[in-house]
Amino acid sequence: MSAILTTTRLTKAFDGHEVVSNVNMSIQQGEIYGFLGLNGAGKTTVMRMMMNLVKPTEGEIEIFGEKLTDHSYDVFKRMGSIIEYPVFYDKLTGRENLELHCEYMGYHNLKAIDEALDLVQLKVSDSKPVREYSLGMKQRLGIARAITTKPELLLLDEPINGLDPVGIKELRKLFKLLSKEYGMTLLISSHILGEIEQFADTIGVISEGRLIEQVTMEEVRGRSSDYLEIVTPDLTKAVMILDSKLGLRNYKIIGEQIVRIYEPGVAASDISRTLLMNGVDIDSINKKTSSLEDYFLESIHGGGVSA
Ligand SMILES: Nc1ncnc2c1ncn2[C@@H]1O[C@H](COP(=O)(O)OP(=O)(O)OP(=O)(O)O)[C@@H](O)[C@H]1O
Repeated sequence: MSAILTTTRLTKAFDGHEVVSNVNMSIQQGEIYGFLGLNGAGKTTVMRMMMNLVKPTEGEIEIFGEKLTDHSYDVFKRMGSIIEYPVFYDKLTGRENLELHCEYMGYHNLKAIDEALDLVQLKVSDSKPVREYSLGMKQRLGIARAITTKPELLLLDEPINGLDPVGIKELRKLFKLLSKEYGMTLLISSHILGEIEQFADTIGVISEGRLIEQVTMEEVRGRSSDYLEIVTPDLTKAVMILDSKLGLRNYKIIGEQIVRIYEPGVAASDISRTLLMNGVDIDSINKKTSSLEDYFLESIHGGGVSA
């Protein structure tokens, strides 16, 4: 695989305040890149810079091997996007909206419009104006518009926002289809970790304008590990006992009542017995596997903070 999009030290400041700082991203051809960050982390600003809607204060963006400039028309022709909510002529039908878009793009291929509508499961012959569409239908029409011109790279900013579970499931299927069957590269932003992990090949985590992680899902899965989680009102004493009586060193304290033990081969029964014998109350002790959520929270908070 080779990189289709890279950013180098990408930075954006508004009124002297940096909202994107030194971002180095690398998106590989054919993958689904999940761009994860809390609200206000800087996702939209990065994606707007990639579409040349906002100028970087510093740094560079390279797409399809070309440095992005105001004159990168050929690059933009090969891209599709929905940045924030898609806007339509709401008195026109979905198909009429797509026809206008293609005309504007100089892309004369009516068959491609029908194909795109079909792909997102909107009826080609629907005479309903867009103003009567549900949010999910509008979102799908936005994607149809973004893919009619058969882009190689598709940027979707929070496409699952506000959708119901059925709508989310359909979009998830569509993302995979576009990537696996049509060979498109997708950059999809979201603040919902549980969603991103279901379709992304690589995840980039942005926090306060900084890309703090870029990792393949394969690596994340490889790093996941089993641990024992003890919830106790006597955390300080529990940790002292684990240390002195059981010689355990590989643990992490989470908040005020939780300690996680990562040592392999240590039995929960031995631990609870030792703690109880030494007068430590235990609310619960459970075997768990670290999830992407733990990983994400650790990336953002530098560890030690529970959700
Ligand atoms: N045009 C602008 N002028 C001033 N500040 C801006 C502008 N655009 C974005 N910001 C600020 O930049 C920060 C990042 O915003 P951005 O929209 O990129 O975040 P986000 O991760 O996409 O969050 P959300 O999902 O809430 O849109 C925010 O603090 C926002 O207020």
